[in-house]
Amino acid sequence: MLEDDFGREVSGVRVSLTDRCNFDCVYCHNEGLGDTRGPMDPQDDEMSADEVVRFLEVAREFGVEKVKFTGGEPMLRQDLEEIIRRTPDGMEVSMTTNGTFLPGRAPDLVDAGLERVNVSQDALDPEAFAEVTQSGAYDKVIEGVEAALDAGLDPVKLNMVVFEHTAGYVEEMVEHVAENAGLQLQLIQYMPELTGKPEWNIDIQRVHDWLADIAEEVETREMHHRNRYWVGGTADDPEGGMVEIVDPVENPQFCANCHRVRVTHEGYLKGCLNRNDDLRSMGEMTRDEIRETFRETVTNRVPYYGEYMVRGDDGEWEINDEYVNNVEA
Ligand SMILES: Nc1nc2c(ncn2[C@@H]2O[C@H](COP(=O)(O)OP(=O)(O)OP(=O)(O)O)[C@@H](O)[C@H]2O)c(=O)[nH]1
Ligand SMILES: C[S@@+](CC[C@H](N)C(=O)[O-])C[C@H]1O[C@@H](n2cnc3c(N)ncnc32)[C@H](O)[C@@H]1O
Ligand code: SF4
Ligand code: SF4
Repeated sequence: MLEDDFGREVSGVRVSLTDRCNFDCVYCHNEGLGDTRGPMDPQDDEMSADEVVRFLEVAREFGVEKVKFTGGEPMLRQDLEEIIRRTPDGMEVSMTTNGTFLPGRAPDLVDAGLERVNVSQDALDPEAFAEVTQSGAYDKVIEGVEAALDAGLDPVKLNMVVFEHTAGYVEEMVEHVAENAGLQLQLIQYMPELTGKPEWNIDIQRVHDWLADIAEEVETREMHHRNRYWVGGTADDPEGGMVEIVDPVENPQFCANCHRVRVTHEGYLKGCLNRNDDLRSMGEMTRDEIRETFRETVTNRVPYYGEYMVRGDDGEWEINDEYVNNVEA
C-alpha cells in the first residue's frame, strides 16, 4: 500500500462518477468541486466506464481495498451497474446516493456487487426535507431506503448534515434509527469551506456531548478517528441504533486518519476533499502513467488541517495535544 509523508496509507478511493444531480441541496459541496446545477443528460467530460475501471485496476495493484462511488448523484449514471460489476476483485464497493433512484434498481446494484450504501436523508419531515434539498422527492427517498434494505443491504446508513436547518431534527433521527433494524445514522458536520455560509454552522461538540450522555456504549473507529455511539443497545448486541459523527472541520485527528484519495468525475486525482490545488488529470494517460500519477498524488498528500500537526521527539508526526478531540471513547 502506498503511504504519504505523514504515515497515512491509502487504502481507499472515492470516485465521483458525475457532478450532475437531480437535487439542489442548499449546502452541497459536490465533493469539493462546487455547483451541481446544470444539465441532467450525460456529459462529455465524465470518465467513461472503461476509464473508471482502468483507474480502479491500478489502485488495486497498489493494495487499495475499498471504493466509494459518489457524485453529484452517482445513480444518474446508467452504466453504474456495469462499473460495479467490473470493479476488481478484492475491493469493497460502496456508494453514497440521495436515494431517489434506488426503487427498482437496488436489486441490480446488489447483483452487480454493491456491498454497502449510504443514503442522504436530512429530515423525517417532507417539508423540512424539501427546504434542504430544494426537491419534493421525500417519498422517493424513503422508498429508496426501503428498497436498499429489501435488496439485502444491511446496514443502510442515513447521512444527515447537521447545520442550522436540520439541528432541530437530530433527536428524532436518532430515535428513528434506534427503532428501525438495519438503519444506522451518520451525523455529518456541516462543512462551510466550500459553501461560503459560515453562519449555518452549529457546534458539533454539543451533539457529541448529548450522545455521550444517552449512549450505552461509545467506540472510536480507526477511519478518521470517528466516534460511534450505540443508543439503546451495544456494539455486541446491536438492538438499538448506531450513530456515527463525521466531524472533519478543524479536526487534526480526522485528517491524521484519512486514508482515501479522490477522483473527480473528469478523471482528476485529488489528494484532499477541501483542496483543488493538487489536481492531476489522468486524461489520455497510459496505465503506466496512471500508476506514476497515483504515486505522485499520494506522495503530495497533506493533511488539510496540517498546521495542527507537530513532529514528535522520534521524528514522527503527532497531533498537537491542544487540538485533540475532547470526547474520548
Ligand atoms: N473533509 C472530509 N469530509 C469527509 C471525508 N469523508 C467523509 N466526509 C464527509 O462525510 C460525507 C459523507 O461521506 P460518505 O461517503 O457518505 O460516508 P463515509 O464517510 O465514506 O463513511 P463510510 O460509508 O462508513 O465509509 C462526505 O460527503 C463528506 O462531507 C473526508 O475524508 N474529509
Ligand atoms: C456530495 S453528496 C454526493 C452523493 C449523493 N448525491 C448524496 O447526496 O448522497 C455526498 C455527501 O456529502 C454531504 N454533503 C454535501 N455538502 C456538504 C457540506 N457542505 N457539509 C457536509 N456534508 C455535505 C451530503 O449530505 C452527502 O451525504
Ligand atoms: S443530492 Fe448530493 S450531490 Fe445532489 S445536491 Fe444534494 S448533496 Fe449535492
Ligand atoms: S486531509 Fe482532512 S480534509 Fe482532506 S480529505 Fe482528508 S480528512 Fe478530509
